[in-house]
Amino acid sequence: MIAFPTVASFETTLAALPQPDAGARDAAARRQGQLTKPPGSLGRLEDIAVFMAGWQGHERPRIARGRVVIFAGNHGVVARGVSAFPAEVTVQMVANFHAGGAAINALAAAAGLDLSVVPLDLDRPTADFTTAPAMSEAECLAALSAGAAAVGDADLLVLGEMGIGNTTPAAALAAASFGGDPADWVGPGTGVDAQGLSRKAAVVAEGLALHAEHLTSAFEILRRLGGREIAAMAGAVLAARMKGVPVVLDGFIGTAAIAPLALVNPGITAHCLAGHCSAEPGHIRLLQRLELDPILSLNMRLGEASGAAVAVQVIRAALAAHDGMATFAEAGVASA
Ligand SMILES: Cc1cc2ncn([C@H]3O[C@H](COP(=O)(O)O)[C@@H](O)[C@H]3O)c2cc1C
Ligand SMILES: O=C(O)c1cccnc1
Repeated sequence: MIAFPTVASFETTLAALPQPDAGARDAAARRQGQLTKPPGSLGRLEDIAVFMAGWQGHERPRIARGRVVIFAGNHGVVARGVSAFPAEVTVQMVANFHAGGAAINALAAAAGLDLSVVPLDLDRPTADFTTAPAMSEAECLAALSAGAAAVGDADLLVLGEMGIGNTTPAAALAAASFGGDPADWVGPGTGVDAQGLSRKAAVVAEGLALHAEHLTSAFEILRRLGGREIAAMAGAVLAARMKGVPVVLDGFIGTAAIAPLALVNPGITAHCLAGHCSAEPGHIRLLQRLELDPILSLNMRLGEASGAAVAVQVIRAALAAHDGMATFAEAGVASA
């Protein structure tokens, strides 16, 4: 099982990322060229099928064990009035996920995905990052390892989060990784008003100022400004890469989780698909910085892996065409 017992183990893993199976990828690309359609006519669906082939290591990739994992964490910075909702909603939503009543329950079922929920010390919020590092080294490593452990035997991993207040640490991670004005990275999240929005920008600026000297490594950025569910998503993305499991990222928070990793090794996004572009204004900016092209843009702004789960239906369509279509030779259709 992949785990991150030390900071060095995290950094070594991030520095030497495995690459896709070029043989399977090239075979899938050749197959696309032989199917009964003008070359390229299935557009992005063709790219998605070839991407999946490379990472799964099969000319005809499939989704037999697609899994949504939702990591949940609580944030000390909520005390600064950065969310429209109270912190207790995090644990209440975890109960709702278990009971089957959340949006992701319905959307995961519609996409044929299993769902698991990993609550991370919900009764111990991270420290308010405007006064101290959000997590100790040990706490951040434990969260990274919890993320890695959740990958299991999935053949497609869909990452989600639940954590009231977490659009604020996500904005801080984006600003620490890519620079720019905090005001460009914060957004309404669950629906804060204009005052709340300027409070969020000020809180992010305070956090960046407090930790400025230490924001020099992916681990320190995650540890000081992130949160447990955010570090867990980063650990899951890394572990999925080690196992050759393709990942579907969800919204602003899930994308922000890998921003510090991309700063150190931009190749981290190679096994990731951006499921959608959320309505949170910083998300499009993050996707552009990471050179990720979202599959969908549906004006969703929920999190929980909801947009990523909808995108899995497009990925399934891509694989169905790739696997099910006849070649020109099989169908007796004249090729160009
Ligand atoms: C009922 C409810 C369900 C949610 N599911 C995801 N989020 C989303 O909203 C939170 C982030 O927004 P902010 O930073 O403004 O708190 C995260 O929990 C995210 O997953 C939810 C929020 C609520 C209220
Ligand atoms: O983009 C997201 O995932 C998002 C946006 C707002 C609130 N929660 C999540």
